[in-house]
Amino acid sequence: MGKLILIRHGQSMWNLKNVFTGWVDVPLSEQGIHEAIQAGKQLSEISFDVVFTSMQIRAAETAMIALAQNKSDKTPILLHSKGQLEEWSRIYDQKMIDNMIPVHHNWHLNERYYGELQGKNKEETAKEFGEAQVYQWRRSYDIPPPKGESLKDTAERTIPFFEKEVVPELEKGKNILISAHGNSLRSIVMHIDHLSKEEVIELEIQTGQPIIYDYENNQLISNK
Ligand SMILES: O=C(O)[C@@H](CO)OP(=O)(O)O
Repeated sequence: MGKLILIRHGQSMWNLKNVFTGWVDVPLSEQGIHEAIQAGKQLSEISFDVVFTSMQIRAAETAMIALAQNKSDKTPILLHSKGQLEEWSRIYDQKMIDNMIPVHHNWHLNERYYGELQGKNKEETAKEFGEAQVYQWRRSYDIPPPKGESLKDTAERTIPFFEKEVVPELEKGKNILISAHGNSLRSIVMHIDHLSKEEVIELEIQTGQPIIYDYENNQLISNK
């Protein structure tokens, strides 16, 4: 039986400043680094076989910091998945292959693209456009923020990626870690837990707190 662990990156510099981030590539804050260390300690007994992160530094940092706490002796190695970069990061040495945890980073797991809200303070935006409007942009399923992605648009890239790249690894009994973002993970949890458009509005994913599933009989079961 394999496990699937989802983790939203630790607090970022812009989470701290309460600014819409989306595809802006900001790093973790000091608190975010501590959250990643704590999460890694919580997960330290799980021997991961494959790790997926978005292309964004806050998710990659979280995965690598958490894995540094892991008790398995394996070394996480970040691999690219496209063109020349893939070629350059490919590993040929069998000893290294046996001892590594491949860490794949892929843009399909990136945070929802927040369009014109990126870089704006969340509280000031609510004052400018009204709380109800901003809440809809942030948490509704199919209302996109101006020139950005709705959760539905985000799901159109995260779910095919999840089904094609992650599920086959679970079927092989592997332990998988996905390090991603508040909204890219909301779309994945919605899919796994069969949440409705209405239920997903309430779904909040906290920074640096692992969500654990067991993969049994071709199903993902929440492990509370
Ligand atoms: O700014 C963002 O990219 C996200 C996650 O921090 O915002 P929200 O709080 O609306 O999910």
